[in-house]
Amino acid sequence: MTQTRALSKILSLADFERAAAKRLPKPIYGYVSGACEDCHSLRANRDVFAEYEFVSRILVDISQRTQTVEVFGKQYDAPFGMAPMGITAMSAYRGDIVLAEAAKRANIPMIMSGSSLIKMEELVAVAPDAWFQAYLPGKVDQIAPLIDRVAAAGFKTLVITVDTPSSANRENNVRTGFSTPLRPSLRLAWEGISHPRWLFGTFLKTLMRHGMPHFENSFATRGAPIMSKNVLRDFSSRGHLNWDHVREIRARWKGPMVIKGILHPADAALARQYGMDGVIVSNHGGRQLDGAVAPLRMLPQILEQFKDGPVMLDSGVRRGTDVLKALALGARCVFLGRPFNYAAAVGGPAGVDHAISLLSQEVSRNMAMMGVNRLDELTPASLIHVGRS
Ligand SMILES: Cc1cc2nc3c(=O)[nH]c(=O)nc-3n(C[C@H](O)[C@H](O)[C@H](O)COP(=O)(O)O)c2cc1C
Repeated sequence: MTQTRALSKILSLADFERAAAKRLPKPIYGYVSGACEDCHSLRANRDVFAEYEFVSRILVDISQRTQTVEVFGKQYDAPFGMAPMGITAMSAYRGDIVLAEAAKRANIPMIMSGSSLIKMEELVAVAPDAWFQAYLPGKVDQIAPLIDRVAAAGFKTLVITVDTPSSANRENNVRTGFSTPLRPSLRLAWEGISHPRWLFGTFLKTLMRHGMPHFENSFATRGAPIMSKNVLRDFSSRGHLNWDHVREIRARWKGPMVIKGILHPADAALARQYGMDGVIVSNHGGRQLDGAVAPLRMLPQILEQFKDGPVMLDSGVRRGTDVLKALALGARCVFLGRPFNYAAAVGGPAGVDHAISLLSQEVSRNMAMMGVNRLDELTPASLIHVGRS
C-alpha cells in the first residue's frame, strides 16, 4: 500500500495509535503508549473531557473564522502544539527533526525534549522557533552550563519540567523489556527482526548514518548511549531540586520561561512569584504520579493564580473538541504528546502533516458548530459541566 493510501485510512488521531502499535517493536510502543502503575491518571486525562458538554450558538456567520493564537508575541496558526517527548528518534528516523519541521510548516508550537537523542543545535538550526524543554540536572553545578548551552544554541523559549523529582513506577516498561539504556537481548533482537520496517527504516538507518544514538541534551555535554550493556544511567537523583534553582535559571535566561508540570494552584502562584512567563498544566500524560489529577480539572483554579501570561495544558488531548473545551476553560493553547509520536512512527513527515491537518480541521469544524469566529469567544459559558459519568 502506498503511503498516501495508508494515510487516507487514518481518519483520527486514535487511528495513528492503532497503526503505531503494529509498526513499532513492543518495547518502543509500550514506552510511548504506557503510563505508570494502574494507569488511573492516563484514563482520567481522557475521561475528564467527557464531563463537559458544549452549549453551542446557532445562525452565527462563521465564514471568517480563524484559529490563530498568540503565545509569547508569536502568532500561531492553530491552538495546539507538540509536547516534549524523549527518545522520539527511536520511534521514527530523526523523529524530533521530523516533528519540528512539521510544526514549522504548519506554524504551530513544538517543544524539543531534554531527553532527546538528537543534538539541540541540529534541531534549532532547522526550526529556529522551537522551544526547548530542560530537565534540571541533579548535580546543581551542571544546571547553569546546560542553560547557557540552550541559549547559545539559539532557543528563545525555555520550558523547565518539574514533575519528575523521582523516577516513575513504569511497570509496563519492565514487562515489555524497555529500559534506558536499552540492553541488548535475544528478545530485543526478535522484536527488531519481527518489525522490519522499523528495523531498517528507523534503527539501522540511524546507526548507519549517525552512529549509536546518545542522550544529547541532558547536560552541557553528551550523555549516555541509548543502547548499552551497562545498566548504569547517568541521570543522578533530582530529589533536592527546589524553587531556588528556578530563581537562578530565571536570572540567567533572558527569553520567555515556562514551568511544565503544574497541578496545584499554590504552585501556579509561586511560578508567578518566581517570574515565569507561562505555565503548562500537566500530569505528564499520566506517566509520573498515578492518581495525579487530570490537568483540565485544575485549570480554573490555576488561572486565578496565574494571570500575567499564558496558561497552557497537556495530557489526554486527542480531538478538536478537547482543544476547544480546554480553551473555553481558559487555556491559551494545548499540547499533545503521544499522537504526534505515533504519526511520525507511522508516516514520517507526511504522517505528522496529516495528524496536524486532522486536528486542525476538527478545531475549525467545531468552531463553526459552536458559532465562534475567534478562539477568545470561547468562555466557560460555552460549556456545561455534566459531572463524572
Ligand atoms: C514518549 C513520551 C516521552 C516523554 N518525554 C518527556 C520529556 O522528555 N520531557 C517532558 O517534559 N515531558 C515528556 N513527556 C510528557 C509530554 O511532554 C506530555 O506531558 C504528555 O505526553 C502529554 O500527554 P499526552 O501524551 O496524553 O498528550 C513524554 C511523553 C511521552 C508520551
